[in-house]
Amino acid sequence: MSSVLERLRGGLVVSCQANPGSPLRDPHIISRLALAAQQGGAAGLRIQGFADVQAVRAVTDLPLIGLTKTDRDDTPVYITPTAAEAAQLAELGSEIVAFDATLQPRPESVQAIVQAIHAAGALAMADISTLDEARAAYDAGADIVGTTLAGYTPHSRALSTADWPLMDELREAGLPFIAEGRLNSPQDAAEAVRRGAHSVVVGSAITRPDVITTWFAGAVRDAH
Ligand SMILES: CC(=O)N[C@H](C=O)[C@@H](O)[C@H](O)[C@H](O)COP(=O)(O)O
Repeated sequence: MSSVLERLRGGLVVSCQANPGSPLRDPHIISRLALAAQQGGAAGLRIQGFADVQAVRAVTDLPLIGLTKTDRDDTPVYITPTAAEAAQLAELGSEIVAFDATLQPRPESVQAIVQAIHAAGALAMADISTLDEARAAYDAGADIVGTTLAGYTPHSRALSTADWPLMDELREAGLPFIAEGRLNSPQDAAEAVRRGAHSVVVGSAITRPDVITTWFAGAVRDAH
């Protein structure tokens, strides 16, 4: 396994993202969130968009997983849908580029995106939603898969928790994976490691105060 993946092994990757409309949607703010995550012990960072990758790259040497989110009319695939975006993320300093490797209608093949990432000197993290997609991504040359899109495709399990069964399937199949998606507590993150995750990505529970507030506000409301 590559040295960057070795650096992440057994560690926590913090996803620092703010959607359009969020008051945190500013590359400078994202870079401060990233530094706070670093101070707290993050082994790596997952960052969305060229401007945010640039801003975070300027302040830290931690390994970066870069991605874009691009809504297109012609495909449900939105995480780094093209080789050109993937290559640019690598050129801006992402050691790892994450992209959608789900089996859905897509503008460019998984293989083409993996090749572009490798040609730009980065590693390819295939965001998948099922075991079959993980197998296909490894066949296409991906360096690691992430459970990122489990629950976000029509054909994957719709769960309100992390997709523990998918993690079990990946472990039993001997396929290394990064656990990501709805890991909303330290206990969830630890459980992912126990289920065999190479490393663990947490986003909302650490860096989305708007989302976290809805959890608390709902609990307070329901307690009446
Ligand atoms: C499905 C999708 O678009 N996931 C995105 C991928 O980068 C992010 O919006 C998530 O925050 C990230 O995967 C971390 O997950 P969580 O925020 O649940 O810890």
